[in-house]
Amino acid sequence: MDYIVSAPGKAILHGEHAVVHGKAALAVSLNLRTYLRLKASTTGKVYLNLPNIDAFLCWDLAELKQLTPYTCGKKKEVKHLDAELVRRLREFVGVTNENLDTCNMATLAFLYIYLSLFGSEELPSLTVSVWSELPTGAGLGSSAAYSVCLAAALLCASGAIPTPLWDPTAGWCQEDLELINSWAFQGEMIIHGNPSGVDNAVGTWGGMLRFLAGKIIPLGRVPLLRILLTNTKIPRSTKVLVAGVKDRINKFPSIITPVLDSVDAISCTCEKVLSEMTCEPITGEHYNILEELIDINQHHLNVMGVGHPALDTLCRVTLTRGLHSKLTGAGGGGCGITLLRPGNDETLAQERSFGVQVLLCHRLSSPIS
Ligand SMILES: Nc1ncnc2c1ncn2[C@@H]1O[C@H](COP(=O)(O)OP(=O)(O)OP(=O)(O)O)[C@@H](O)[C@H]1O
Ligand SMILES: C[C@@](O)(CCO)CC(=O)[O-]
Ligand SMILES: [Mg+2]
Repeated sequence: MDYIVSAPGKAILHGEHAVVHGKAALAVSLNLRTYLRLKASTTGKVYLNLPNIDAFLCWDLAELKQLTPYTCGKKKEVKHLDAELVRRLREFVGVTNENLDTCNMATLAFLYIYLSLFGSEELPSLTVSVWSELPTGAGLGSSAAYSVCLAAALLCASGAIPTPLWDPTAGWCQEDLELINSWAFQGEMIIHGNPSGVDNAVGTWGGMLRFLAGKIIPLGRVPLLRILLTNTKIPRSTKVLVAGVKDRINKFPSIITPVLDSVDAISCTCEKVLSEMTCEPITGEHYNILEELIDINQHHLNVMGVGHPALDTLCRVTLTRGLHSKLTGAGGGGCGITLLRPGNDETLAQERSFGVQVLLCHRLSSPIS
């Protein structure tokens, strides 16, 4: 057994944070991917190599076996975390509530899925290596792409879904993808605390989609949009930011709830404009509306408390060129998106004050493979 799986990152156009509270989000997959190689061995050990975060871990099967009595080797779709297994793993890895260490979170997610899927059987010796083109913790769904790869590779290893090598052209059926998505959601719950599921849905299915209250609606027809991605390189944690928004809602429910409703309306209006752009000639007015929606949403995200001075700078600098930007993903730093108009000079993207990469939304990257 030796195979590679990969999953794309994502950019959220509208709806981050509001989607955690049951509102709509629009998200698109990126042509930046995370890759996982899984190799079976006979070493009596499990190796986890995570070069992006400089973590190289190894456990004896005997010590991992001691963590399993409460697990039952479920290979079906799952909705909730096994609290007892999480407690044991946190103790084993040495994680406290305040400890949001990158390596600990990645380790917990791996061990949780591995032990849940193999807990009732002989634990297999494996070497799992994960590497990514995505920046870690920058709003582009690195945790979801990581979780989707773990879920797909370990479900294959457990025999719950077919191994891609058996028929590389076939891909997985809808039922297999739903299983992968549900286990990736478990990984996200460990890394994020309270994820909506939008990021792992994009990592699993790819393309552009609307996500609403756990429902995934693929958007088949979308216009060509050029989006500039800028990484502020300000580190932040999605878990902390999501918890901060919840605190603010609890503190000022009558003030923040209408903001979430407004973000929901922004996602719906944006989807309507995008759909109009596919069936009528694209005009400057379409772009005017998309830009205004970006500005309004960025203000809302600041009101939710997930802005950052570096993101303000991005908005200000791009506006001097007549371009409109907002944060993407959890905010608090990380990446911003800037909508480019068809006439914008390509060299804009090369300027130091601007971003790192131009992406074409309609060149949708493929799903988990
Ligand atoms: N390539 C990777 N190798 C190991 N761990 C990773 C990798 N990519 C992501 N992770 C895990 O995901 C965590 C980052 O997740 P986080 O949700 O905070 O950011 P993100 O997913 O990049 O952004 P967002 O959730 O806003 O889209 C890291 O701390 C690490 O635990
Ligand atoms: C901030 C958030 O809305 C998006 C993170 O990419 C969190 C989530 O939906 O799980
Ligand atoms: Mg994440």
